[in-house]
Amino acid sequence: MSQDLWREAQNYFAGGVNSPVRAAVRPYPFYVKGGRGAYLITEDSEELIDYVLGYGPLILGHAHQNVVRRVKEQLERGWLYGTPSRAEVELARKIVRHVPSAQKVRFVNSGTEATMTAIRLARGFTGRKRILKFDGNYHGAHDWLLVDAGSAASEFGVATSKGIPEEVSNLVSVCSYNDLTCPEKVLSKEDVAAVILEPVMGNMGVIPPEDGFLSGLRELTRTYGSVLIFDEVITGFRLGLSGAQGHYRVVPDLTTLGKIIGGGFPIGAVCGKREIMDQLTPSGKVFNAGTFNANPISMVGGLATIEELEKGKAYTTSERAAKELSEEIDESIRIPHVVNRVYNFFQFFLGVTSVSTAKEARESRRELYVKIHERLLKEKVFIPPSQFETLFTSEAHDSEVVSRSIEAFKRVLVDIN
Ligand SMILES: Cc1ncc(COP(=O)(O)O)c(C=O)c1O
Ligand SMILES: N[C@H](C=O)CCC(=O)O
Repeated sequence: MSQDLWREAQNYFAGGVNSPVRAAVRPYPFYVKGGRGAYLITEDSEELIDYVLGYGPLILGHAHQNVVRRVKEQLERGWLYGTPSRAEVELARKIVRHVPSAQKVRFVNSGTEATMTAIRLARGFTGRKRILKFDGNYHGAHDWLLVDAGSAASEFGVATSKGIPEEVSNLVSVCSYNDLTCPEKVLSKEDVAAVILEPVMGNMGVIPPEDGFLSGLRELTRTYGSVLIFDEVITGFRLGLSGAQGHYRVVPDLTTLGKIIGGGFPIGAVCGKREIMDQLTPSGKVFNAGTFNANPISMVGGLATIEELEKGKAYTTSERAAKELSEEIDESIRIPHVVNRVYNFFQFFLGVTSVSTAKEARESRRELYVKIHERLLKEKVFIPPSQFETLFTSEAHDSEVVSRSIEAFKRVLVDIN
């Protein structure tokens, strides 16, 4: 039973978990023994409709049969060679074909490693130290970017983490999202190696870029000689095959990917302009290495997933699901609120009527969001436990799943005030 496992977990893990957001599920996290399509099956044998989807990677839903088959076939042939394998070339070919900025690729094992490597590359390429990021953007758990970070860092009140030397965090300038005045000021005054951002914010709830924001940053970084990095760990292959850069038609110098490109197996990637990527070892002097880089299981899981995505159905179904559900939520909430949706992911904010910055997201009535999360769990619907995460949909969120979810939301939202 979940409760027993949770009690025992306190003995082994800080706060009982291995990634903090999981501890935000109240009264205690449910433990999962399986997943199928749009559903999670808990240790207490409950079936929950899942709008978390592993925090984004599972755009085909749980245990998609083609991904299972391909990964099983790979397992039979072994899963770690310490040499290159065909699958890494095939997955890189897909990324280069679909992602406008990708001329070369380096596979790593998480989004965290991807952004860490991208920052090192930008510094190595430009010979500069300073980084500009945006309040509430989350780029993983490494030292360079844990300043005013979103996601669990904001949820647990450590947007700027302890344990990071001031000498490191002082090299980071932070601007408010959707504002071009601050980046212009910083870039004109300082030598900035890289401007990094989520082209759609997905770690303070969902916050879309306003018209002209991404293209404005593209122009500014060109003018001042800084590397523009789009962190597409969430948006890559979610906003269509070409990600946010294809959707908004703004091409950065470097892109970080993760989540979907591994089909739910651990992965990260940096890709981008040839002359920057070639700075990486062994062709250049910017070091990166990894025992598990381009491991065959993640490569094959990613390949099978992208092949499914190329058929188009996952995008049509997931977008329809997100649209229908978010519109019903919008109609059912009776107090001031706003629903921010981009394509197939969204979040709702209560007590505020517009959210275009992290500050506005923080001003929303988070206690009400938590209440809704808890009540939905009783209705067998799992949405993120934190206001600062995102509801994702998948190919498995068909009209029956969406109708059941809408009914559950209506029952819960009727007396939220
Ligand atoms: C935009 C973004 N960048 C980077 C990361 C870090 O990825 P990972 O958790 O795979 O290290 C995440 C999520 O965690 C993310 O949402
Ligand atoms: N918001 C994070 C990634 O996108 C959630 C994943 C985690 O912190 O465990």
